[in-house]
Amino acid sequence: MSSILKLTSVSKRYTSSRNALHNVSFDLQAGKVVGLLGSNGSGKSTIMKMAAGLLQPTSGTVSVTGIPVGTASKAVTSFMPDRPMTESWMRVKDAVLFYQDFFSDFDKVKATEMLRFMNVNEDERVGALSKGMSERLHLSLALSRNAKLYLLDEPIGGVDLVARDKILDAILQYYSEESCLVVSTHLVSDIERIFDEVVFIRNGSVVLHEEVETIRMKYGKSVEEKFKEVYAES
Ligand SMILES: Nc1ncnc2c1ncn2[C@@H]1O[C@H](COP(=O)(O)OP(=O)(O)OP(=O)(O)O)[C@@H](O)[C@H]1O
Repeated sequence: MSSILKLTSVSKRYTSSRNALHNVSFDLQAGKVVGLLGSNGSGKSTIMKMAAGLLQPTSGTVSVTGIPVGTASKAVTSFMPDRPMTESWMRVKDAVLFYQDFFSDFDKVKATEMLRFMNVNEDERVGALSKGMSERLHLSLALSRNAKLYLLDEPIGGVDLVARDKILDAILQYYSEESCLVVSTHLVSDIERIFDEVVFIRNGSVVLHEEVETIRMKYGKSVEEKFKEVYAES
């Protein structure tokens, strides 16, 4: 198996005196869909932004496909941030062309297919999309790159319950086994079925990193049950 995202003794301190991350280490492999789970403020977005090269660790190292995060790693990392990088005046089809111009690994055919699957109309204005539809668009754009590392930060917070299943199906269908897909969320029960492994973050530290199958076999629990148990301890 090849390492895709590796954090070694990573700490992050913003301006305040408290560390947002303390000594975080984990190694995520190709072929895995990984849940980065934690309550509000636990440090999930900080990890995602560091992996995407948008934030520097205060100490420790972050590498993607074995290379330190930088220009080369950004070329193989597809990040779906909580704030979109499209403009509200664009139509959906303009947003697709924008991504195609911006990213050399963008697959327009895949994007068109995925938007159709997601019921997103290509003639709609981006600014007129509901929160859930906007998430479907940005997820489709992020997954249509042929990247090694996909980082989806809270991808389905605005999507209604029925649509969630459809979107999770799309993630599984369009995800490639040569890559690693990291999804940060606190909606554990809704998303856990797509995870191969999970990393629990609490107060900036990793408190559990296990295969989902191991959690089921070793503890006899679902990810949500284990999550509630771990977080009840704090
Ligand atoms: N730009 C910033 N400046 C100062 N502190 C920050 C900044 N961004 C995050 N923090 C702090 O770092 C800690 C971790 O925040 P982070 O956004 O990574 O958590 P999160 O797990 O993604 O939370 P949520 O689920 O609410 O999005 C929090 O205490 C937060 O207040």
